[in-house]
Amino acid sequence: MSALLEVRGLEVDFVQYERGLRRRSVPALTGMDLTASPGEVVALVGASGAGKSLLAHAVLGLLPPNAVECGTVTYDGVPRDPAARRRLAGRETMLLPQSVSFLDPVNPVGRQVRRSARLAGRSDPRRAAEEALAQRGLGPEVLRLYPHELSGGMARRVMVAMATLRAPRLLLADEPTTGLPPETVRTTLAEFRQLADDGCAVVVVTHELLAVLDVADRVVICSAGRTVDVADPADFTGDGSRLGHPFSRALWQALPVNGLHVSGVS
Ligand SMILES: Nc1ncnc2c1ncn2[C@@H]1O[C@H](COP(=O)(O)OP(=O)(O)OP(=O)(O)O)[C@@H](O)[C@H]1O
Ligand code: NI
Repeated sequence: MSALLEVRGLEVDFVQYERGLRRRSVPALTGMDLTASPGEVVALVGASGAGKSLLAHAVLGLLPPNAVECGTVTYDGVPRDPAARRRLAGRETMLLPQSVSFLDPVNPVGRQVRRSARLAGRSDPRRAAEEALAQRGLGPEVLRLYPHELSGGMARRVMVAMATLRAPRLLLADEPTTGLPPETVRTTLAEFRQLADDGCAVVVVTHELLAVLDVADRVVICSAGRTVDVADPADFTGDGSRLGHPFSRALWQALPVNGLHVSGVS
């Protein structure tokens, strides 16, 4: 199947002003490639600060105004500039953000989940909201709480519920399982697998390399602002010698199950 999303050589610089209004450009992404097709779960992994969240925001046209990008982002066969990507965001394409601060602090959870249900076209948003939370082990009392009254894991589950009320064509889930217990990590990832099986293109940014291998079709590895490798999940095995790039091997060997050899992974 042809790719729904194709990112080629994406570079992002941030323009910053120093004292005396001297302008300088700070490179953040220096060459990111990412492809996702309908029916696929693509895992995007790399060390902290590698540029995973920036890539996800860039794809949806959500970078701050001082960001300058070059490279190409093709969606549905058409190259799209950031403004065109922004117009698709929340409609055909969706971001499940990394930070739980994306929840509106002054509105109770219920109002926010019901709003997502309405946008998703659910005929009974109240019921859809209750069901979406119940599916993630959250009772109806959670609907009355404000975001600051939730634990990190509860907030994460509320955000997953909101993002999956409607099946987008492209979902970028940025660290969707942070703070969740292992069983919930597995069920959440299985939910993304199901979305993909139903025809969505899913990109999951994660540090849970081991868990995501069970659901991913491909693993894109990035380091210091660039894509360095694209691996088959089956290649993450044994001593990692089937992995083509030293950074991919280091990432694999750094897992606790592999004895935590942390050299090369910062
Ligand atoms: N608005 C911004 N202005 C300047 N630099 C930024 C901005 N946002 C991100 N960066 C820089 O871009 C780099 C990549 O950040 P990003 O958040 O994409 O990393 P990440 O791979 O998602 O890390 P993590 O796994 O910790 O979430 C970092 O060096 C960060 O400091
Ligand atoms: Ni991030």
